[in-house]
Formats: sequence, structure tokens, C-alpha cells
Amino acid sequence: AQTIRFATEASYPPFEFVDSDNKIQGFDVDLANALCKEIDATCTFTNQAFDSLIPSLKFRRFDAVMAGMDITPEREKQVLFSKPYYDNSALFVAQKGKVADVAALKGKRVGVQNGTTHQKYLTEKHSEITTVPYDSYQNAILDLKNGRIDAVFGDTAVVNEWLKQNTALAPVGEKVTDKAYFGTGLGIAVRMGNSDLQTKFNAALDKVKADGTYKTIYSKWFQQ
Ligand SMILES: NC(=[NH2+])NCCC[C@H](N)C(=O)O
Repeated sequence: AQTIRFATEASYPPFEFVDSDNKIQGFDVDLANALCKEIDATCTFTNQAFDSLIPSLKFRRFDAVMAGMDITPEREKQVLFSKPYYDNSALFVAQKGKVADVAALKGKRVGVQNGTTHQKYLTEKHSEITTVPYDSYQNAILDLKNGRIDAVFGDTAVVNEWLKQNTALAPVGEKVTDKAYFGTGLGIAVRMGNSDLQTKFNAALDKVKADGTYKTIYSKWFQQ
């Protein structure tokens, strides 16, 4: 059977995280494994920095990237994406009672992960906010709890996970869904020209959506 080498950045639960046995887990991993079963492939997962995922894919160190990655026009110039497998939006989170709304973030420091759509959106659309780049969202949340930054901006499902783990945090404002920045959903990236693998992923996605597998995996990782 074919081997498909996936790369991800595993500090992003519930999409991907490293569990206490040092295994990469999460919605993306479960879905990837279901797709690989359909394709009859063996799949491996490697954890590395988010902003190095697309360069490594182009460099042929991996075959696919699945990392809660938004399908954006800018990335589509560099890689091929599967059809969307998850509808996405973004949300600010701060210490409870500290930030009333997004307007109140003017002049404040907001943490984002390097290379993300959140970073691009903040720097381009909110120049009144100081964007603080992090290698991982875990470190951004630590700094938020310590008061070194005022808010963090991430994917809604991930923010919801942080809220579950940290009762001292609260969401700020409404969900952000600007398609120009956050694209059309999350996708699996493959190399430009690898339409063979893209087609396989798309067919497998149709299959797991039709037979209920997708729904089972979805309910396991996301609160309804
Ligand atoms: N595994 C991760 N750290 N993913 C971060 C993804 C952030 C955002 N959805 C993007 O596509 O840029």
C-alpha cells in the first residue's frame, strides 16, 4: 500500500495536539486516518512549526499538510487543496472582564501564531492593535494568562477548547469570517501538480461524509 506522510503543527486542540503518550491526536488525525483507510494507504504524522509546513511540503519532505489550515487564495498559489472539510471562523479571547469588545483592543497586544491567517488579518485589518507573533498558540495562551499580552486571536473551535480549559478566559466580540482572509474552510494541502492525491482525498472525503464516518469523528471532537 501507498504511504502518505502528513505534516502538522500539533499545539492546536481539538484539531491536533500531542497526548500524554507523545502521540499526535485530534480531529485532523482521526479524519486523515479515515481517509487513508478509504485510499488504502498507510499514514504517518510529523509535528513541526506551522510556518514551515508549506515550505516543507514543497520541498517534498511530506506528501500532505493537515493542520487546521484555511484554504486561502494566497496559499492556493503555492499548494493544491482538497475540498473544504470543516467550516471555519476566528475569535478573540482575553482574561475575563478585562476587554469589553474588539474596539477596546486598540493599542493592546494580541498574540497569534506565526504564518497563520490570524496574523495576516490582524496586521492588515487592525493596525491599531499590536500583533505579537508566537511559535505556538500554547505559548500565546501562557502569556495571556500571565498578563504579558491582552488577548489571543485564533480559530473559534480552538478558542472554545481554551475556554473549556481556562475558566479565567472569556471570548471578545463576534466570530470573524472575512473570506478574503479566512478563505472557504479548512483543507488538506498537497504539492502543486499532485492532483492524483488531491483527487483521492476528495473522493475519500465524499465517501466518509456519505457513510456517517465524518459525523462520528466530528461529534467526538466538537461540541454541538
Ligand atoms: N495547527 C495549527 N497550529 N494550525 C493553525 C491554523 C491557523 C489558521 N486556521 C490558518 O490556517 O492559518
